[in-house]
Amino acid sequence: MIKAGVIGATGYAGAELVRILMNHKEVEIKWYGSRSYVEQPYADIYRNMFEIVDAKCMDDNMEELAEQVDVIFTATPQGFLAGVLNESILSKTKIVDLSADFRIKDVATYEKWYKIEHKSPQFIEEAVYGLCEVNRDLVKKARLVANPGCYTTCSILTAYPLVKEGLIDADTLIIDAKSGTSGAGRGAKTQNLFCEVNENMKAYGVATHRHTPEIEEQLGYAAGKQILINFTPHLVPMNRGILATEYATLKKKADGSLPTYDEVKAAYDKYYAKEKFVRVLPKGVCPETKWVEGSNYVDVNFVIDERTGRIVMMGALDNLVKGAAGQAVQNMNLMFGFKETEGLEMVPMFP
Ligand SMILES: NC(=O)C1=CN([C@@H]2O[C@H](COP(=O)(O)OP(=O)(O)OC[C@H]3O[C@@H](n4cnc5c(N)ncnc54)[C@H](OP(=O)(O)O)[C@@H]3O)[C@@H](O)[C@H]2O)C=CC1
Ligand SMILES: CC(=O)N[C@@H](CCC(=O)OP(=O)(O)O)C(=O)O
Repeated sequence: MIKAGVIGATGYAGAELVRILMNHKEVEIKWYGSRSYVEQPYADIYRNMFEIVDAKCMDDNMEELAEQVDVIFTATPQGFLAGVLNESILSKTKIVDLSADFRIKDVATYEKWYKIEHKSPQFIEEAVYGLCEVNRDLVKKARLVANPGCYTTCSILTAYPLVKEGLIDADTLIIDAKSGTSGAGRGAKTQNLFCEVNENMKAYGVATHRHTPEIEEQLGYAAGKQILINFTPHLVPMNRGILATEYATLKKKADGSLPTYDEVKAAYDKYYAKEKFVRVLPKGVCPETKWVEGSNYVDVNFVIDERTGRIVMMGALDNLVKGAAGQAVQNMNLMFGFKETEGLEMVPMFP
């Protein structure tokens, strides 16, 4: 049994972590970190935890926490972990960071897109990008894992096999993604009020969203070269869920023909057939957020458009599970040598 601390346990991603870890056989939560609710019973903030969690919220003192636990999850805003991390903390405990602080390898790129100064660039190189299906072996050895976010996990996993196998021209990739409102966190923001979101749909961060360079970097590694993509997120009136629809030009074969369905399917199967949490759907079935809700699954599929020579790839996941807390636990399982699926075998809920 290991001990875990969750900093940001009062946020949406942190609360989902608590919920998942409650059912993990190898983990005991020792610290429910908060900024605004210190000394208040955790179950007063999240009443689903009434008579389940007796603990009170604690502060966000990483130095003290590092002395007491084997792993710290930081489900905190961008800049928090980078602002407090030091070698002393990392020598005592492992960290899974749900923010973007250590996801992007180039500091200048991080600072440009996030518009904040990076306070701990010395740890960027060491941090492992925790996309388990791609970086599993590196995660196993890591002290610091940068847990990918919801849009990026969905966008990258949906296109990864085709980029890696060179079946598409990665520079033609256009990602159109939709997110439920929990993706924006629990903090009060006018644009996320019920009347602003309900019965509404809107694009935001068009051509400027901070996930663009993260997707470019990771798919660039798969392509073996730098790539440029378009990424447009949308806010939709749902609690949870991400749906990414991705378009790219298929590379023609030597005889001028397009790759066939079977050839593209074989590429997906090559990377995902043995992956528990990535489900390649049967031909003609489009991923839906409802069929993955509450679970750590990502559903993916594709359709070849013979007329335009493009392929339409689709992916769906639950932003709080595979897009955040579930993937964070999957990473922790790898880091500690637990069964990778421990605590994560939740069946998607419906309706
Ligand atoms: N929501 C999602 O779907 C996903 C979120 N993420 C990432 O996870 C992280 C948390 O997101 P989310 O849960 O949505 O956000 P929330 O706004 O819901 O929660 C933020 C949490 O961080 C705490 N916090 C806020 N400011 C500070 C601070 N200055 N110092 C210490 N703690 C602070 C809050 O404490 P308190 O409430 O007590 O003030 C709260 O517990 C972010 O980095 C986000 O990008 C990643 C993937 C998906
Ligand atoms: C709906 C919504 O507002 N979503 C957030 C993404 C939250 C998130 O997951 O951020 P990270 O992946 O970087 O951790 C946004 O667009 O900023």
